[in-house]
Amino acid sequence: MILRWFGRKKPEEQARKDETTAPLPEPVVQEPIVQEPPVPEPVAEEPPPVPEVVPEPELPPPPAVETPPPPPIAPPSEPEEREDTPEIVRDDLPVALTAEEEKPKKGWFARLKDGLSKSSSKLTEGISGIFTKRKLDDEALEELEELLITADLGPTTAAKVTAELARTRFGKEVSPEEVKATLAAEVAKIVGPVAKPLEIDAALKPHVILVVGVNGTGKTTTIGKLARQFRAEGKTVMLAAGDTFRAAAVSQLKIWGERTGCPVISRDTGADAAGLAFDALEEARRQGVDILLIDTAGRLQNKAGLMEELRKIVRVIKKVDESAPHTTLLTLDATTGQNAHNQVEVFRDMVNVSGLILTKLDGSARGGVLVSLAERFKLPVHAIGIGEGVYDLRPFDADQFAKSLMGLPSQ
Ligand SMILES: Nc1nc2c(ncn2[C@@H]2O[C@H](COP(=O)(O)OP(=O)(O)OP(=O)(O)O)[C@@H](O)[C@H]2O)c(=O)[nH]1
Repeated sequence: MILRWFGRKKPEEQARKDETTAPLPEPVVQEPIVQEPPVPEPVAEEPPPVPEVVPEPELPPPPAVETPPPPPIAPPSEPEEREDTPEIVRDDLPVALTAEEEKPKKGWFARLKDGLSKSSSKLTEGISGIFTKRKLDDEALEELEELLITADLGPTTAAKVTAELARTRFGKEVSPEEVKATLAAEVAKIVGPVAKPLEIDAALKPHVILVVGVNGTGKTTTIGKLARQFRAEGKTVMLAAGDTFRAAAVSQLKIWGERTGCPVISRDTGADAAGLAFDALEEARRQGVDILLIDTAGRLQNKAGLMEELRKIVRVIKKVDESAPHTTLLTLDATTGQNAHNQVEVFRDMVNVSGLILTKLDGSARGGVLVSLAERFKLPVHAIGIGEGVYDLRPFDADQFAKSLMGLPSQ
């Protein structure tokens, strides 16, 4: 900053000197010809006082620049268009996890199965309706394919799964249990390759995770849940309230920060989100934090504006760390069904989405959408959310999911 300030001042001083020296030769030439002493004299006399006055008005600014305590580790780069005054709210890094929410009594698989019960009952009831005492013929296969499509598994997946069933059982009498087991195995095959846990690079300080997604899809809640998990693993975490558009989003993240014992970097509503992300990353670096989670706005109503904002965030944080963000998570609300496909397309155009988190699989009758997403986009599904609580997020397990979706027991 100081360098920049002085860098700016020097050309001005130089310019002044140039100005003062430039007019000198003219009066010297004019004097003898015109013979009017009063005219050239004031011009020739001006130069001496000017250099004395110049440094004085320019000196006061530097202390103003030096007053905020700039971190010494920071690289020389700076964010663009920093028109707003940064007002960082942060606490000291807490040592221990402060969330003391009661852990759910039921195991994860039981809760996943409960959560997916709306999706699975739609499928299992349909399967029982089609296959009770019936041979696997073309008509049955067609009905099954239709059922799978309406359960959001998508036409490609539905065709693939029914074809597999036909290959092994065509013309035979099949029980609903057999059909469910075959479908679960096929679904697990499709989603297996995308079930990849979120990996944190411990060498990065911090590993930067940018969380994007449409408003209400669960970005902030997911950040809170992830923060708890990381803290429980002994990692230090910082949160950045990048949805500067909505005051409620900022305060919600602050609450998650308190619950999980993570400092939150925020600014006033309407502040520049990219500037905030820049400050947060510099601060996280300075403190040697393991993970920085950046929340963002998700106003799809203004797609062009949102795209510009997200791209700017990415551009600006790259000025601090060329390799950041190291992970870009897209949260998708499972209750929106096929709409999730459009959201993947839109956000992939805006930022380099590296993985998905499916939220609200509890209570959704459209959990099958995860299968069609896996089939179509092949993007890693890092975790799934099955509730609003801090413990309601888990790495995505293909086999557990497939069985729960078909209402089958875990073994
Ligand atoms: N049932 C259920 N609710 C969830 C889940 N994840 C988030 N929610 C709820 O969904 C609502 C929206 O979640 P947020 O985290 O605020 O979503 P957001 O994307 O940050 O939305 P904005 O703050 O509007 O940008 C909240 O009421 C959450 O409690 C989930 O896995 N299951």
